[in-house]
Amino acid sequence: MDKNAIEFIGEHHISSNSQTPLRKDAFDKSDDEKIKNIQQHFAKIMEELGLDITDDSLSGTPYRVAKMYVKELFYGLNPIARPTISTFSNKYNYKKILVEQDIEINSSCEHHFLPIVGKAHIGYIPKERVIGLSKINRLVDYYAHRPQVQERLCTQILEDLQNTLNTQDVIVVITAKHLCVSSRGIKDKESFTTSIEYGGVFQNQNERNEFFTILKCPDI
Ligand SMILES: Nc1nc2c(ncn2[C@@H]2O[C@H](COP(=O)(O)OP(=O)(O)OP(=O)(O)O)[C@@H](O)[C@H]2O)c(=O)[nH]1
Ligand SMILES: [Zn+2]
Repeated sequence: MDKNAIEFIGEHHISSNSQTPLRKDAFDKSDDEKIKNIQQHFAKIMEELGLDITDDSLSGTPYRVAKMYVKELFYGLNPIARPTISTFSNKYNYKKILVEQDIEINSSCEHHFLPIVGKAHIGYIPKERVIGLSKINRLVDYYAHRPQVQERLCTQILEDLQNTLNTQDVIVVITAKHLCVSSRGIKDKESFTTSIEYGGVFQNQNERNEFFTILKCPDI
């Protein structure tokens, strides 16, 4: 087993309570093996649905879906894919809130394997290190590309940033639409879901309000 994978199973960036439930043998197979196996399973699902997978439009679908799962939608299950987060010394002594907002969320609901689409807004107050801005977006993208529930996605992003930046003073808000709510089941196209996690100074209403004012969402 890959050494990064061992680290991931007890992932030090996030607490054990917040980790995505994984099998012990999650990383025993290569991506190519996973794609080959998922391709076979997905062909069976299509056949079970009554589709003729020898049709030239359908014949490539099992492979396409398998590759999409392993390399795209769920790439964030692979510990090697966690972005390298560059941080820099806070030499300018910036000690106020920094907000990265409207970060795109493209995730998948772990209950139905349907899309979760929305935005993440993140604020933090630097201590001795500041983070390269794009790395916040990359970290969100990484945790989003797993089968998820919105609450756990929020917590995973929060805890990783807290550990990486060595401060509890981080706040994460996610607003998202779940296609499992809008396109099937209850088929409610209007509702959306907001989750919020924070630590440190953001436990104070004043600091949270400053963050919400910057987001121009003072009513949250
Ligand atoms: N808390 C939480 N629930 C979610 C999330 N994504 C989907 N769900 C819910 O997970 C639940 C699964 O409930 P079940 O009753 O087992 O599944 P279901 O019969 O397909 O439910 P319906 O969607 O009501 O038809 C549904 O209520 C979903 O709306 C999420 O990110 N967080
Ligand atoms: Zn769902």
